Amino acid sequence: MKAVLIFNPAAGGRAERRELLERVRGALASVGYEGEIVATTGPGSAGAQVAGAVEVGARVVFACGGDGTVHEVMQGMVGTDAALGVIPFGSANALARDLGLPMDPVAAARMQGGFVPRRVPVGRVEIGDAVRYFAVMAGAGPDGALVYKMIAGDKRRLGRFAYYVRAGWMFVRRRFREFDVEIASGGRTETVRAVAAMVVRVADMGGLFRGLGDSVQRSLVGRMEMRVVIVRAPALVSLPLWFCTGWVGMLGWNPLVRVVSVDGFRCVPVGEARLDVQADGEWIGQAPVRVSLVEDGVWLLMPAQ
Ligand SMILES: Nc1ncnc2c1ncn2[C@@H]1O[C@H](COP(=O)(O)OP(=O)(O)OP(=O)(O)O)[C@@H](O)[C@H]1O
Repeated sequence: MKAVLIFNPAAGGRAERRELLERVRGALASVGYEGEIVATTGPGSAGAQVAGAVEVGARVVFACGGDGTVHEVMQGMVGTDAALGVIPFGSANALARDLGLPMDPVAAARMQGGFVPRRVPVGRVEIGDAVRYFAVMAGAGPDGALVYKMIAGDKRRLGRFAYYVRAGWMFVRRRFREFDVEIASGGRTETVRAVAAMVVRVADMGGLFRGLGDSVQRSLVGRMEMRVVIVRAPALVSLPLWFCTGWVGMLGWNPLVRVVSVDGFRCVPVGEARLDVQADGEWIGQAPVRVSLVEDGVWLLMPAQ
């Protein structure tokens, strides 16, 4: 089957990555995918490159990177009948973990032989007229600000550790502003004031951030279900408490955190305050933002069971 392996040439370890990509291509060929390796040409280029490859006959697109690469690839795949495969080359790889893939890219490529395409819902974020889709997470507040402040060079050198350092630094330096979250659920609407609102679709974000999802800690990838974690003020108490109670699986016990099943929600800044938005760890703009779920999102290569 005709496939494309897309990767970010600006991501770390360039020479080794090329060599590893060739081995991944070999492993994919051994399980039936004849792949061409394609480098992204710049930030945000993957969506259009992928859409072009699908138009000329690629049936499967393997995103060879982390969640940010999956995110960019997915932008060109929603609504097409080509399938998205994930080969973990990033530092977090939350979606790859959720799919039960090993973190060794060659082993992950071999495992694709036992995977089948399933049409799964994806998240949708709208800022003004701009629409972005997400697979793993989206949020407004400190997560958006963290991603906005991340410096590419730090990320390349320090990987995940850079996020922890930035998050700690941001926490001591920043005054977190409150904003309104307008929740729509089962035909009812409600507005709550919050310092963070975040949707997580995987069971485990991995590393120190593993508790940021909801208390159920199960994967929603493949399910037409969306849960938003809403964190109330005061941020200096509620944000560390969110982190800690999430870590020990007791988010439900945290009085400053609410986890709500929603059809969709909107985050609206109060007054002139800046409110950053992220999707899959990519900064995508400033609120007001609307988040919802698209039922027929993408065909995703998933375990057959
Ligand atoms: N050719 C390119 N040149 C420069 N930047 C690029 C290129 N292709 C993609 N990018 C940008 O790189 C970022 C993704 O970086 P990277 O590949 O390190 O993330 P990732 O896939 O999420 O992996 P990790 O889990 O390590 O963060 C995106 O913001 C994207 O726009």
